[in-house]
Amino acid sequence: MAAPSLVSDYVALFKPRVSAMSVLTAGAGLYLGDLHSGISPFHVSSVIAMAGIAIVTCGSSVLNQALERKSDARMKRTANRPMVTGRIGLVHGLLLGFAAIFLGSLWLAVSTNLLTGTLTLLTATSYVAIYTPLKRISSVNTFIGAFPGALPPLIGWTAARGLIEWPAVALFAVIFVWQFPHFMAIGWMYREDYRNGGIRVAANQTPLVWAARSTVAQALFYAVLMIPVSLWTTWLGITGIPYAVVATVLGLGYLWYTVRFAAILKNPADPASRILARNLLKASVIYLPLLLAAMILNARGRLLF
Ligand code: HEM
Ligand SMILES: CC(C)=CCC/C(C)=C/CC/C(C)=C/COP(=O)(O)OP(=O)(O)O
Repeated sequence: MAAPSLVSDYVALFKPRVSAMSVLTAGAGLYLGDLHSGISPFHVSSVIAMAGIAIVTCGSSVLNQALERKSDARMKRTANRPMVTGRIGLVHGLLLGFAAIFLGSLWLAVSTNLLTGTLTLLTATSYVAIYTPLKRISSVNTFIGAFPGALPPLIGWTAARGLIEWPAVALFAVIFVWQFPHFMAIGWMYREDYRNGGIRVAANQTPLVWAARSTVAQALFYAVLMIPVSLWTTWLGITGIPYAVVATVLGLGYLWYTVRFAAILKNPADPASRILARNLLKASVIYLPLLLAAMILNARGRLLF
């Protein structure tokens, strides 16, 4: 039937898991920002801002897939995407993506504030126009992609407060740092796929030993950094001591999975190394919502319903 398949194709174009997690991080920024202002986060303006951020995030994913349909076709993980198979045409995708980014940013600029609309547009632009083409040029793309990846919580904060402040920078830093063990695991799992697609990642450099060392070094460096960075919000007075305790325990857990992942160095060619990477990926997507939940549950500020 045409209707359900169009719906499922749209869902695939929006990269629902990544987008949902990004919008969740924006929600955390909004919530903490509102509490910092001493107002209730449960307000219609929060819903308006979240909707705008979600629309632009989904639009960015569509344009990313429009630009990558040739490389996506060469990778098993992405070969069935709607713009690769032709179920969604290029013009259709481009119109959908541009419309979502433009209208979502405009919506935010008008109904939230100009800063939030502008930052969201810049985030989408850097993801689509800088990160996406860079994937075929240099493995530095991961570092560059971490900027749009980490901006949603800062955008959530500006939606609530109207300006960039240190807690917003701390939230940005949390997501920025979190992404490296997350992606080093993914890069390792799909390193052959990425090679076939012509995408440069630390894990598909040559020789393989060097690729493994570079991947593990980055994952470990950022997993260690994750612990102090996650405590920054407490140091700024946005979250309390119970949060700091939980964040430390969660951070040690994330580091534990990263250390286990480092065992790929023993025999990088062993197909079993993928399991260690898969476990680290799972740890990353469990760690982050738990950390954000702890922040929200132990946020400092007046909660007025
Ligand atoms: C440099 C930055 C990032 C890169 C290159 C990246 C890449 C990827 C890729 C390729 C996948 C698909 C893995 C698979 O299909 O098995 C994925 C999954 C995912 N990513 Fe990321 N990501 C990045 C940042 C982020 C950010 C900022 C978030 C949200 C805060 C996020 C959330 C997720 C989630 C929730 C999944 C789904 C995991 C699952 O299916 O178990 N990622 N990421
Ligand atoms: C507010 C706003 C516009 C936020 C944008 C947030 C966003 C979409 C972040 C994505 C982070 C990122 C670099 C993901 C990797 O995608 P990829 O393209 O490398 O993944 P793929 O290999 O599955 O295509």
